[in-house]
Amino acid sequence: MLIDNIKELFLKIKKGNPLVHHITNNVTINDCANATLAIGGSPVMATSIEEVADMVNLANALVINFGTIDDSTYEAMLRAGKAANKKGIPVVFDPVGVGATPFRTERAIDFLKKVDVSIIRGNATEVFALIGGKAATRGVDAVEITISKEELAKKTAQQLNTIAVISGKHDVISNGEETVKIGNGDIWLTRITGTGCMTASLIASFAGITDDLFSAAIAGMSVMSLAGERAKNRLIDGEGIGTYRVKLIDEISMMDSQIWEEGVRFL
Ligand SMILES: Nc1ncnc2c1ncn2[C@@H]1O[C@H](COP(=O)(O)OP(=O)(O)O)[C@@H](O)[C@H]1O
Ligand SMILES: Cc1ncsc1CCOP(=O)(O)O
Ligand SMILES: [Mg+2]
Repeated sequence: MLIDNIKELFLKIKKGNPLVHHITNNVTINDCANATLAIGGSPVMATSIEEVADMVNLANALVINFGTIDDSTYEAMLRAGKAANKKGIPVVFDPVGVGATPFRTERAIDFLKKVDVSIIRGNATEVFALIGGKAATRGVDAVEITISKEELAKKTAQQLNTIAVISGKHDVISNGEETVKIGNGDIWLTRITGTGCMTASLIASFAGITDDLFSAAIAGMSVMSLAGERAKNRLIDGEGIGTYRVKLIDEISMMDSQIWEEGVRFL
């Protein structure tokens, strides 16, 4: 059932070409736009407080990414998030670097109080910080935390009334009742910047064409990890992380329901 629901999304996204509005960081913004196009979505990056509500009203999903947040982008994020809630489109939140500084952590908790977030995608440290966990964070990268990713995903989904997607060696997705663990991925996915951010874009692209947000979250997360595995297998001697990044987006653009079904591994 779940596999069939996800397989359907690959066709729906190509037909639907969802408009995915991003308010995101200036490090991986271009990769996120290209990952959205690669999976079949249509990206628009708009951050000005004067226009975000109007842009949300044209969109099928909204991505909020805390990567290089400052107070003016935060005000725009709040306005966009409330407009998305009013319109009834999914909000996908990537709490980049939350836990690293009080500035980010306080605004993430404030954001979650004011905006109904459909899906949260982060690494374990970031999500742990969202529910009040304390871990010695390293900027935007994950470090070890004191509970399992499965427990964390379920607890986050229940506590924040959302779908929690926690990336790592094995990605975990929970809606608070069901929890799914993905076996795919490659350590090279952590050697380039933006694979987490791009995952949020993939999730939002799928969420923009279905009400089944749990399937959309699993689809977006597993596409990134499977594409990361396939890109690594295509590297030849002398090719490094620069080529890997290109091959990763190639693999996302070639992903279809058959490649996904044959390659995805649920644990
Ligand atoms: N130790 C690991 N081994 C293999 N794949 C990993 C590992 N850690 C993360 N990944 C993969 O890297 C991608 C980005 O995840 P992650 O690094 O956790 O997010 P972020 O970039 O937001 O910190 C995901 O597809 C995830 O599956
Ligand atoms: C390095 C960095 N600094 C602020 S945003 C950003 C990119 C983070 O991307 P990801 O979380 O996908 O690794
Ligand atoms: Mg990240």
